[in-house]
Amino acid sequence: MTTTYTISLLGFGGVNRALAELITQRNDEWQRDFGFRLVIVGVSDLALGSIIAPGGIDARVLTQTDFGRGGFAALSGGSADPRSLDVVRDAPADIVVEATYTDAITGEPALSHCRAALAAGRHVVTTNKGPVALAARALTAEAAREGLRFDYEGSVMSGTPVLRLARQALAGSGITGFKGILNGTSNFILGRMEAGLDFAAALSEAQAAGYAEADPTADVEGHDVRLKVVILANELLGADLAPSQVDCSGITALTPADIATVVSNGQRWKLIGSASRQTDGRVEARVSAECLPVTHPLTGVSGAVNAVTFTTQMLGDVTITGPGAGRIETAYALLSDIIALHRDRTAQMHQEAAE
Ligand SMILES: NC(=O)C1=CN([C@@H]2O[C@H](COP(=O)(O)OP(=O)(O)OC[C@H]3O[C@@H](n4cnc5c(N)ncnc54)[C@H](OP(=O)(O)O)[C@@H]3O)[C@@H](O)[C@H]2O)C=CC1
Ligand SMILES: N[C@@H](CCO)C(=O)O
Repeated sequence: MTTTYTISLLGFGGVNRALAELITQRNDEWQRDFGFRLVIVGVSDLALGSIIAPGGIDARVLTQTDFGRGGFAALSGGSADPRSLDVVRDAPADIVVEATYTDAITGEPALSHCRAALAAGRHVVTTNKGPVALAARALTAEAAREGLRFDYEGSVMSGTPVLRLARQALAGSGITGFKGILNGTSNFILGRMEAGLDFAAALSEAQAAGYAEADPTADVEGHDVRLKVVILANELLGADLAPSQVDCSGITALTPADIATVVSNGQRWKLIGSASRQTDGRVEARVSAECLPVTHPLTGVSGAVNAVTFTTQMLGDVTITGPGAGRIETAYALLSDIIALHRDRTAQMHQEAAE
């Protein structure tokens, strides 16, 4: 039996465009391996406009046409206006895929998109760190009340399954803290500066590769890592941290000379996010650049790769490493959330049939 999930894409930048590309290439494979296909019925983008198409939009047209500003108006059901909340409410999607800009202060517009989607009876999958860091618990509860899912694997370490590893495979291991490299852009920049590039040239390369935020200040000043530390600490350590409670500094104060000096001593600068539960029960978290010795397990993590080491009571340290950014890598995170949703729904249907 094949299930068709209709989806609306909010934001049509690097990540959601990559998901649309995967749909053009892999729907048959997903049908064969998992028993579902994805059909896009709504899209909203600030520059391109919006489309509401209950009968489905050809993902090839979306990914292969060079739409200019307002260009979606040329398509059936299209408009030059982004009308994102109309797309959420009126496009008949089972799942809303939120991949607009991350706003670390208000979480908007993504927070409103997620709330409107859940209120309209739609599951939400997102890579947007804003609503997750600011309101994951509330949104998850809201989804559960409606029998829906709110999933966000891509909000930390892109498609590398860090949240599922910690929640599922490490369940019961007694996680007491974590420490890791959680921003692909800054790790990439530090590596390129070690190779002799200046900061601006290294940042341009990270932007061209699709790693950086729309405003890369978030990457290089540590704000992006701060959101990820909050997401992990709240979810895995039972904390209730707001981003403003986490001390944070980035890599912009490091000069090429600072970087060259430590490399000549066999060390490397890394932007590190960490949190740990204290003996009095409080969770302390911070983000800062640290100079690590060559023997440290995080020192060899290069490029846009991220890694996080969980400290556990049963296993000691457990480290997961993998892509921390990238368009396809992050679209994969959305796919992994949809696969989880599908498996959950299929298991529920079998249980209902057995009762
Ligand atoms: N790229 C990556 O490696 C990763 C990204 N993420 C997160 O995923 C999200 C998407 O990332 P990415 O695709 O790279 O980002 P982009 O900047 O490439 O795309 C974001 C898109 O959202 C659109 N947009 C912004 N506001 C609205 C709105 N109100 N209504 C409709 N569309 C809107 C933008 O429109 P326009 O450009 O036309 O103005 C843009 O096309 C971000 O939150 C990011 O932090 C998470 C993990 C990894
Ligand atoms: N800009 C982010 C994307 C992944 O969240 C990074 O470079 O890590």
